[in-house]
Amino acid sequence: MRRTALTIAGSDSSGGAGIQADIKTMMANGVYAMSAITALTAQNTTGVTAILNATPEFLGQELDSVFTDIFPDAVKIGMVSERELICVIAEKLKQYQAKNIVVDPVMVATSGARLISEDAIDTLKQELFPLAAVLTPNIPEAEELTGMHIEHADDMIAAAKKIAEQYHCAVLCKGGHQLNDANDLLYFDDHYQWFCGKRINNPNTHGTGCTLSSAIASNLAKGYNLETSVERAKDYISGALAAMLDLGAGSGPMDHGFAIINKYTQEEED
Ligand SMILES: Nc1ncnc2c1ncn2[C@@H]1O[C@H](COP(=O)(O)OP(=O)(O)O)[C@@H](O)[C@H]1O
Ligand SMILES: Cc1ncc(COP(=O)(O)O)c(N)n1
Repeated sequence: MRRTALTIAGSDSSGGAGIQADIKTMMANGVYAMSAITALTAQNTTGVTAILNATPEFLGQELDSVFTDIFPDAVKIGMVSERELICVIAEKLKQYQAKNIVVDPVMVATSGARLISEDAIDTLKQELFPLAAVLTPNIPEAEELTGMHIEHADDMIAAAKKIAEQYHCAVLCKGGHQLNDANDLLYFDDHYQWFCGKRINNPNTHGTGCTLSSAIASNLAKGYNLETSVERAKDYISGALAAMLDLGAGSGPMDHGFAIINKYTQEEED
């Protein structure tokens, strides 16, 4: 039977991050994708110009509609910028006993725009982190969550350990473009494991965080364990970056469809 995944995140009008990146990633990873939209953003590769949040009531209805019909095998949570929205998500995930929850603590877009209000960060920590199977902070997010300064690989281990112990969940601290090449650190069950990627010289990294967390959720939905899901997600994102799509004036999107070349796409490729 086809496995299913739900993304709870913001819409990116330019299609490279947020809900759009999540759905493309889930489809490319072979799972049926569903969405509950927390906010509309007017954005492109150069920045975010406007944000319109869903009301908590509407978000609750989106979640009810999904969970009472097609139960997701995994859930990915991305941009949620207000406390009331975070509370509704936590309430519904508990009510429906959602499983395989991946929380990407989205705070600032690659382009620099702030995507969560300051006062919502505490709610995120209190309400959503304890429900997560895995959290996927990048370095600035891990710094914000721990108050630590992360400069070296050892600091990534210490920060991930601190977050994991505090919220009783696994933590994937992403080295990404900021530090330690493309090497990500997974801290879980009192030990850690490095996932080393080959750094791809591509400036177009809009939506990398969204894409990685959705690929992890897709693989959890398919029944892989956490380590294998991270391994497969790294492999997918490396392929999407290596396809060297180059769109837009700023840091552009990746080629989420690189792996699904088929009879409908082949003819148009040249
Ligand atoms: N240039 C790159 N080459 C290969 N992998 C990369 C590159 N940049 C980011 N990644 C990988 O993409 C994933 C997302 O990381 P990151 O870009 O740090 O997320 P975010 O968008 O949250 O900042 C991680 O697995 C990271 O290692
Ligand atoms: C709606 C939305 N959600 C998340 C991001 C973060 O994107 P990135 O992965 O590039 O940091 C974004 N730019 N827009």
